[in-house]
Amino acid sequence: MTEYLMEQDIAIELTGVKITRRRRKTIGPINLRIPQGHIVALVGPNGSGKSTIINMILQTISPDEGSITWLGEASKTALPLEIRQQIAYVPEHPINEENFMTADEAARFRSHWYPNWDEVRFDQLMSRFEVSRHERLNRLSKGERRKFEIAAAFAAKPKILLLDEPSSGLDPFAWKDMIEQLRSFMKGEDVTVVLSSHIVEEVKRLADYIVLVNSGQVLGMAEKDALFANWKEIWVRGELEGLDELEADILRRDYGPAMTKLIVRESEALELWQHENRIQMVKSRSLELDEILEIWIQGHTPDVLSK
Ligand SMILES: Nc1ncnc2c1ncn2[C@@H]1O[C@H](COP(=O)(O)OP(=O)(O)OP(=O)(O)O)[C@@H](O)[C@H]1O
Repeated sequence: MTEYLMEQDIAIELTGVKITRRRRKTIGPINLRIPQGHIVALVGPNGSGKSTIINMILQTISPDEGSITWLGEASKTALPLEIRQQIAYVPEHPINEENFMTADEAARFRSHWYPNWDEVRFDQLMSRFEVSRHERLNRLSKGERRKFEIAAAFAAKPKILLLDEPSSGLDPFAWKDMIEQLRSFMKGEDVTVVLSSHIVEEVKRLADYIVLVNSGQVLGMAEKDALFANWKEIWVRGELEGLDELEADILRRDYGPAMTKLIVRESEALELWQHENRIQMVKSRSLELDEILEIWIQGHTPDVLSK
């Protein structure tokens, strides 16, 4: 069942956004409506276009075609300053311009830029993450630099938070802490988070919506719980009469000597088939996110996309 998002609930909208470069992959045309106040995870293979989408939202890469609307404001040219000041960004690779600043100096610099800068929050997070504030940023370890970027992004109190592979370089403890911090940060603020990630567990724990990006295209966005409920794997015993009538809902079938394993789309027809043919279901399980994404990339579109 399609979920229709209301116009006023859209934080960022990309319409027909496309970028074409010689000898590089074409990204788009992309149509995507990112709902306000939620965490939206961009997932997909390497080089599929996740970072490019984030950079186009930030306008560090300008699309050749299409338009972007942020918090209801559209601009044909540059990102309006008052909107840019509402966006915080944790890049995949740290920005070199700040390399020779200490964390404190970089924070002071950013505090001039962001009108809602929260110094107390910055202090608390830097202490919690145990990152030196007096060391030059290029002398910090990869994980420490990441922690600084996350602390500074949260301290900016943005309306839109863009996180490009936020856990890259974090140890498992820091990763867990980052997830907790992001969750508690979301509670008090009206913030929309767009993150790209390859970490299945991170997407599972954090995302409200999942956007699948593949080969420069957005294949769709689905509410996470609805996506997980869309397909399942079942093991059945019996004659399997009438199975062919369910063809459209069966993604895979593996016949074994005693049982058949099916990957099926949840549907009333499936329940009816089981009931009418007295099919004995031996076990069933939800699919893991990586299995769902694999099926989706193969062309089996979930019927729970958001529009
Ligand atoms: N500024 C740019 N202009 C045009 N194409 C670009 C630009 N930057 C990257 N690309 C191309 O876009 C494609 C997608 O790259 P991108 O970094 O967005 O992928 P990704 O999904 O974030 O990958 P990964 O998961 O490996 O980080 C690549 O083929 C790359 O060459």
